[in-house]
Amino acid sequence: MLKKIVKNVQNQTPLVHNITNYVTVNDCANIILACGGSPIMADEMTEVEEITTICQSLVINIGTLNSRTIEAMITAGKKANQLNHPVILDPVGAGASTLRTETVERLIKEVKFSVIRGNISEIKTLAAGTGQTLGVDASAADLVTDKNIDSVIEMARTLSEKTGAVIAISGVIDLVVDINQVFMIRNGHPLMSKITGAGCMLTAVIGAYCGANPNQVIEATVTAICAMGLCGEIAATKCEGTSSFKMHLIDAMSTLNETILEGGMKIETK
Ligand SMILES: Nc1ncnc2c1ncn2[C@@H]1O[C@H](COP(=O)(O)OP(=O)(O)OP(=O)(O)O)[C@@H](O)[C@H]1O
Ligand SMILES: Cc1ncsc1CCO
Ligand SMILES: [Mg+2]
Repeated sequence: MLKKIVKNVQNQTPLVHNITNYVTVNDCANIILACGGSPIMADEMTEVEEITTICQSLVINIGTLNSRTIEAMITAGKKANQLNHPVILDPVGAGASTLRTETVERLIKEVKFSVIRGNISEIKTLAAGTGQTLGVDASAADLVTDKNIDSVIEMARTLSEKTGAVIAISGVIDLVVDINQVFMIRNGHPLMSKITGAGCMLTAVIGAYCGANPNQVIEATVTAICAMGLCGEIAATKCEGTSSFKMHLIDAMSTLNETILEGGMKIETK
């Protein structure tokens, strides 16, 4: 199953429309290319519907929100829904400001998302308004452990029920939850939280994987998370510090194949 999902990305070169932030935009474009997709970044209101139409998926990332891009996000999201394209939301910093929290609420109301991927503090904010967000990073107080995991799964399931989306929570342990299924992924490396954009890049890869596998959104999300985490593990064995870690992370994604992934993936169901 996983093999076919990776092959579909590499064979189909899905075009991914990104409305994203100006901090990590270049890294997101490069990781989409590295995993076999083709990125296009476009947030101008007068073109977003056309761009969405030629793409296979849409990634909305609220990292550097402004009034102009909010309207573009809503317009592109509705267009993608009409076309049945997967739409993926990265609620960067939800909980850190009223604008972010209210915009995410509006997006969820007006656009049907296939996947919502955030860190635990962001997802807690969406689910219950209680995430103790530290800007764009997860708060230590929210972290998922083997002890609190059952309550986190329950929260994610409720959010999935409310939104109709697959909920992906990243961190030391990654969780992927919908109404019926729970996957736990233990790939990854602590250095991933020492560069900016590991999460944004992960969401971009989910966009490419869902674009090539629109009828297997939960499987595509799990596979993308394993792939990204494994690339982090590989990069950590090669780097000299955080900057070369990012370079090796993109290198690892560009040389990943189904065999390497199958050998390294750490997925559990619950
Ligand atoms: N301590 C860790 N150990 C293992 N993997 C980690 C760790 N921290 C982050 N990761 C991995 O890094 C990726 C990004 O997750 P993270 O939760 O850091 O996203 P984020 O907070 O949204 O990041 P950003 O906002 O900087 O883009 C995921 O693939 C996750 O598994
Ligand atoms: C640091 C930062 N600030 C807004 S978006 C972003 C990238 C990581 O989420
Ligand atoms: Mg993030």
